[in-house]
Amino acid sequence: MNKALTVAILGATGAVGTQMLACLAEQEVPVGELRPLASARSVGKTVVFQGKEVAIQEAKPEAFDGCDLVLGAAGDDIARELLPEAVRRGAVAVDNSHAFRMDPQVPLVIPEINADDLSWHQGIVANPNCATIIGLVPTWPLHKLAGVSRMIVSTYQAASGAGEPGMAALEAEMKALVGGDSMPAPQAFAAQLVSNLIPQIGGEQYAGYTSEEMKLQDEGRKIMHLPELRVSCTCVRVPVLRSHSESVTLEFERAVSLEEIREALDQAPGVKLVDDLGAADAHDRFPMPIDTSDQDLIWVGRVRRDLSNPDEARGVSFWCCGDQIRKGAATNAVQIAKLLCS
Ligand SMILES: NC(=O)C1=CN([C@@H]2O[C@H](COP(=O)(O)OP(=O)(O)OC[C@H]3O[C@@H](n4cnc5c(N)ncnc54)[C@H](OP(=O)(O)O)[C@@H]3O)[C@@H](O)[C@H]2O)C=CC1
Ligand SMILES: N[C@@H](CC(=O)OP(=O)(O)O)C(=O)O
Repeated sequence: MNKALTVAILGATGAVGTQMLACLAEQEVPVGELRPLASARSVGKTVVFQGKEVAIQEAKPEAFDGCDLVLGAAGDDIARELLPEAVRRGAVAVDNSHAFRMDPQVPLVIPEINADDLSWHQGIVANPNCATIIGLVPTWPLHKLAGVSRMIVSTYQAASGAGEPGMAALEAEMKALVGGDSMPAPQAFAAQLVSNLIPQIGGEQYAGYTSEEMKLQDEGRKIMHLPELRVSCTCVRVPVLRSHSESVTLEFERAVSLEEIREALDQAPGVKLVDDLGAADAHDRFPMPIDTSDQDLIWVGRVRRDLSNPDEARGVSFWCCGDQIRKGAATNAVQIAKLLCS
């Protein structure tokens, strides 16, 4: 990638958009001109990119004139309204919202799994749901090893999964708790999050499952090209500021040893195997969100047999953690952008 690109970030002031600024620099995308776009509320503010302040512009169709690449980091409605306008003006768009993910004309891509799907894009590529990316990056090498037929997953999702408002809500509640002040009324979440867990992310979508829970099935089937994959997922919001965690149980088509599983995880791109339950210095010997925040790998540990599987050799359980603003959103999107623009 040699040509200097004109790059717009739609939603440049939010949790994902701000991270994209850092990821563009870290992944050495040759940005000639950066256009940070946000709502009219943000006009007059600036973002800092490569040490320089850049003025935020209002997101409207003309803002995409002359753009090569648009990184979408706003909500579904804004993405639906504006990204087709960007593509009409000649840009390619990588979008983080849910708007286009299940559109059969739009590839849904985790580069470690299905980069080949980029070959059929028509201007827009979708970035998957954050919990889906974090669960699938370590599942994919095990699928290649023994064929995954069933996934049972529980997620432990950080407050910042709900963007800047989610992070601000948890910080305000932590401050009130420590200061002995009255709790602010819940705004970003259905209930107080500090000292609590909330087993509801998204609205009810299907048979008692929430929309967030169904994403792992629907998006996972599309990304891994496994239309029959059986998935049951429970998503829980936890009082952690950043980095999602997941408990994953897989059932395989073929028997496979724990050694082979560990070897496959150890070699897998995007994965760091951190698995020593008995270590004297337990810290960092199993993945924890405090250690996986602000870095790009999915850490995997607690690898063990699924004792509930009647054929033990066809089952495994593991625990994984990853930064959902980075690999679950901005890092993955910039990786896709680099492949598209190379
Ligand atoms: N947070 C996360 O962990 C993840 C988020 N995502 C997805 O990424 C997207 C962004 O999420 P996140 O960063 O968390 O959200 P935030 O709430 O932190 O940021 C939202 C962004 O959208 C902008 N925006 C709001 N209204 C408009 C508008 N009318 N026109 C243009 N821009 C507007 C905001 O600008 P302003 O400041 O001006 O209001 C802000 O830049 C969402 O689709 C989300 O589902 C995906 C994976 C993980
Ligand atoms: N909903 C996720 C983050 C997210 O924005 O996902 P999606 O892009 O699929 O709406 C969370 O709250 O942790």
